[in-house]
Amino acid sequence: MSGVPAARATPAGGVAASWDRHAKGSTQHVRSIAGQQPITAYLRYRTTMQQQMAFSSSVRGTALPAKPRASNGAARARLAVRGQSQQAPRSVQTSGAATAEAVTNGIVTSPLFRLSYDTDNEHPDLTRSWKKTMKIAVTGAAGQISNHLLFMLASGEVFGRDQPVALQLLGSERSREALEGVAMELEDSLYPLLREVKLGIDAHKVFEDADWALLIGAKPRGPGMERSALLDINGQIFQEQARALNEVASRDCKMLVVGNPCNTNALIGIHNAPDLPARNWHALTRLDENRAKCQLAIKAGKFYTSVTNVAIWGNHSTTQVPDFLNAKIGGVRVPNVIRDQQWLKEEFTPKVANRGGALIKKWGRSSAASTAVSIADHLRSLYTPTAPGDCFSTAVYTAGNPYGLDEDLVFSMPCRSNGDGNYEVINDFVIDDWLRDKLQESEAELQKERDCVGHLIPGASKAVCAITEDTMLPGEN
Ligand SMILES: NC(=O)C1=CN([C@@H]2O[C@H](COP(=O)(O)OP(=O)(O)OC[C@H]3O[C@@H](n4cnc5c(N)ncnc54)[C@H](OP(=O)(O)O)[C@@H]3O)[C@@H](O)[C@H]2O)C=CC1
Ligand SMILES: O=C([O-])CC(=O)C(=O)O
Repeated sequence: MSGVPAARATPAGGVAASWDRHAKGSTQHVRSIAGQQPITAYLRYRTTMQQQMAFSSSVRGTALPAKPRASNGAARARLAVRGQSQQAPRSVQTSGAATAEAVTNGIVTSPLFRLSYDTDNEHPDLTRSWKKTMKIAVTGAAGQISNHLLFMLASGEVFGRDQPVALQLLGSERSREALEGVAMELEDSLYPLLREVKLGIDAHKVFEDADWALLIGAKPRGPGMERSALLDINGQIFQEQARALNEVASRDCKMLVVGNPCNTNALIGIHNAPDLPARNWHALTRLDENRAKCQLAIKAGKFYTSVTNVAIWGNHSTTQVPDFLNAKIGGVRVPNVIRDQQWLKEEFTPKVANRGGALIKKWGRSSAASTAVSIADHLRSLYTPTAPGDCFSTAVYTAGNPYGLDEDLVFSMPCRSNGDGNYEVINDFVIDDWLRDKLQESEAELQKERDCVGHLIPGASKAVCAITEDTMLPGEN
């Protein structure tokens, strides 16, 4: 691991300096409002939108039509912050970029939105206990999942009420307008902990100094598409983004891959970011864990909080293995509570593995709110000491794994954390013959996926794609 600190000091009086490098010719503070009165639990103030408008006008010639986006995440997360200490009025400094910074090799770089709160100087009582600002890069920021997640991140409910955050949002030509809309909603949500928002379409700019990269943006598979085609298309996205992270992110940046196929995308990331620790890469399987807990709780007639130690093993696909053998309900192993092996093996297991598909059939699109919640759960698990006898699931690099798995995969395993943002793989889970066979199936699937993306992994042999079965995503059965 390298020596660059995970979070850098936010200069007192705002964070303008860090953005001025990008917003050439547009660094004036266009408005500063102080002394507004708080109304009930909220701060009430007004701020300008002109910096956001500049975003689209600067690139109007190339912008594609905005994508529609969902909009129910903001309100829910906003409620969560009401209990927070927001009594002090604050100053707001905004600075908008009037023009696109550069067009290089056909890529328009547009860092343009900046919102910085001058609370450090004016309200030291509010900010004294705050930690250093955490820089969080999010891709697919104008998509469904992000629409829920960003507001949770800004509210403090994920990283804590003493953890200010800067959001660095990556969009594309497709999503320029939508991303501006996201930024407007963030601004309108009055989150004291949200210190800065940056929008851009160049990963090298957006990922700069990031402490976390939440890699959500990826193409979903469409009708008639071959699995190998999706691996290739999305694999290329993750190859490029990993290279950018390798160059500009914090040297201890942690990455969570959500975009599917997330395990193999994370593997591509690991191999294309050689200067970042491989163990810092995660692929999201927490949604599967939450789904498994829900089903076990329903079957046992218990509240979900009594369901613990639930591991998801393997790929975020229909070969995943929700582990009922080691799971507990009320501290008792599940097979001793739910005495129905047939249900556990033939109903519970496929139900969890196919939950995404069942939801798509009902809702017409893939899980978004519950995915955002599971991302929040994933992150919280890394910053909270894991209770003795419990675990959380995350797909991580298998080098040195205690279960004899292929050492060059991203495979979901039971983990624990001491709350410092890192994790260790728990090494004493019981593996019986049934579970071992299931693990091997998922391992074999991931090996085939790896073979398909050989061309995206430096030093690997040429891609040979032998995937024939259609088992990739829980949303696509
Ligand atoms: N691991 C898990 O548990 C789960 C994973 N997922 C996965 O998360 C990803 C995002 O889901 P969701 O937010 O619902 O999706 P959306 O379609 O709402 O948003 C996806 C975003 O990905 C970006 N993107 C990047 N490249 C492409 C491309 N080639 N084609 C289309 N979009 C692209 C787009 O943003 P822009 O134009 O700004 O680049 C788009 O807004 C998907 O891959 C989905 O399968 C979903 C649920 C659970
Ligand atoms: O299948 C999808 O596209 C969405 C997904 O990963 C899930 O819901 O688990």
